[in-house]
Amino acid sequence: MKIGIVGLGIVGLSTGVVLAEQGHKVVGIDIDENRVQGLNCKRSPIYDPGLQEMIEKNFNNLKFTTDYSSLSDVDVVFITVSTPTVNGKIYLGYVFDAAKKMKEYLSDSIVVIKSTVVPGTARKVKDIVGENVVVNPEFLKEGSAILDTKSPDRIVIGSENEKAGDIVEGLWRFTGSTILRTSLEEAEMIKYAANSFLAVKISFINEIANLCERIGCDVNVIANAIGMDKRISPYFLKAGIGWGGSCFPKDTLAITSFAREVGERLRIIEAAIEVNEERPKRVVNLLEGLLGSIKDKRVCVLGVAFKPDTDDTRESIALKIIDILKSRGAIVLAYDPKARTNKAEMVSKEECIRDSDGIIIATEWKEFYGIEDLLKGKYVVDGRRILDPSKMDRTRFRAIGLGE
Ligand SMILES: NC(=O)c1ccc[n+]([C@@H]2O[C@H](COP(=O)([O-])OP(=O)(O)OC[C@H]3O[C@@H](n4cnc5c(N)ncnc54)[C@H](O)[C@@H]3O)[C@@H](O)[C@H]2O)c1
Ligand SMILES: O=c1ccn([C@@H]2O[C@H](COP(=O)(O)OP(=O)(O)O[C@H]3O[C@H](CO)[C@@H](O)[C@H](O)[C@H]3O)[C@@H](O)[C@H]2O)c(=O)[nH]1
Repeated sequence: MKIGIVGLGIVGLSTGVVLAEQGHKVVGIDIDENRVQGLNCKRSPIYDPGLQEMIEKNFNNLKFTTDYSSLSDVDVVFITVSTPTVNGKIYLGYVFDAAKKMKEYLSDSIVVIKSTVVPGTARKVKDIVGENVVVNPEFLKEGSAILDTKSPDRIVIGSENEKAGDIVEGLWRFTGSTILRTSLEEAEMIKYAANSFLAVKISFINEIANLCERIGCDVNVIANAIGMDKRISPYFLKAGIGWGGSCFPKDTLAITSFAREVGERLRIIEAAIEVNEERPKRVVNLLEGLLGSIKDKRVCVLGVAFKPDTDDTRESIALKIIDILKSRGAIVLAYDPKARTNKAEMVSKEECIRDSDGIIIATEWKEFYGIEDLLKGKYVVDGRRILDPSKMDRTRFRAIGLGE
């Protein structure tokens, strides 16, 4: 089949390269000329494991352009543009813009909304492009985008036009994953319910971690035990500095404000957001508990990406920690194997540790495991619970959810 992808972020690229590997001819469109130029030189604009290799391997089936007229003979076009939250509400301008721009080139093509959109959006897209609209939300995680695209836990296809839904189902059958057919609104809602539930789960364990710090318990012991109950499951129960990234923060805000607009409050999700907003301050307070005032002290932040195996810093809690450290007068150094920020002086891992009084581990990159020896003599806050407390000087060490 001939496939169009509009919006070449991690979602568009992962969808594109995986379908190209299945033998489809894929044309990717973005409004960002630099991105398109780089991709035409086989350069991935994003770091995620295996993405660069997939672009190179399937290049014969891939074409990248800024020109919407390349969609004139596609069978299926995926909308994978950004859907940011602006002033607490979803901004759908990119989705509608893409729909309007593609409209004149589509013949009988199916338009698949893969971007995360609030319920009712597909119906508005239908008003622009016609009846053949399908909602196929994406559940990939950054850091394992290609693997997740090839083998998702489930696939959701929301459609009113059964034939269009069948064609999209056919595209994903190779994954062997369970395919669920739903209405347009249910497909839109499933995505928000999934992300919100995961965010709530993390905020829940983070609050338990707060209590553990007061009463001398280790939250990891608690999480391990409750996670053995199949009804709870061990996943997304890792206490830490809070949830960041390009999805949980914006999607929880989008769905809570959408709910208010239609006359409902999602109080549990609102509470999870509130708990999450307190996390970075708590982490800095732990460091001040060790160092006293951090004014004019040098602090090293290890990890600025919102999670390991990505160079993405969108809504990274590490950056919020850096802002708070600076607002309290600290001089901030940072190191990350892949991600960059101009909020702090980026230095090598060794310099970052050597030249600082206090250290905060903000991202659980593999290379930060087992560095206890390197941290000797420093004041350390482990925001990700990757260090072995028994190897640390307990007068100079604090960790999330680890009671003294
Ligand atoms: N990042 C994730 O892990 C993830 C996972 C699942 C779902 N999602 C959802 O998928 C969507 C895309 O996310 P992303 O992180 O890949 O986005 P992104 O912001 O990284 O990339 C989107 C791309 O779309 C381009 N774009 C914007 N308007 C355009 C237009 N009118 N025409 C063509 N290109 C346009 C931008 O230039 C950009 O390159 C969002 O709705 C997001 O919520 C993201
Ligand atoms: O036990 C955990 C798990 C995650 N996190 C944090 O939660 C955030 C999000 O992590 P993760 O979900 O692994 O990454 P994302 O790439 O943001 O993926 C989420 O957001 C995507 C975009 O919607 C969805 O497609 C995915 O299913 C959903 O997991 C990160 O800051 C993590 O550090 C924790 O603190 N504790």
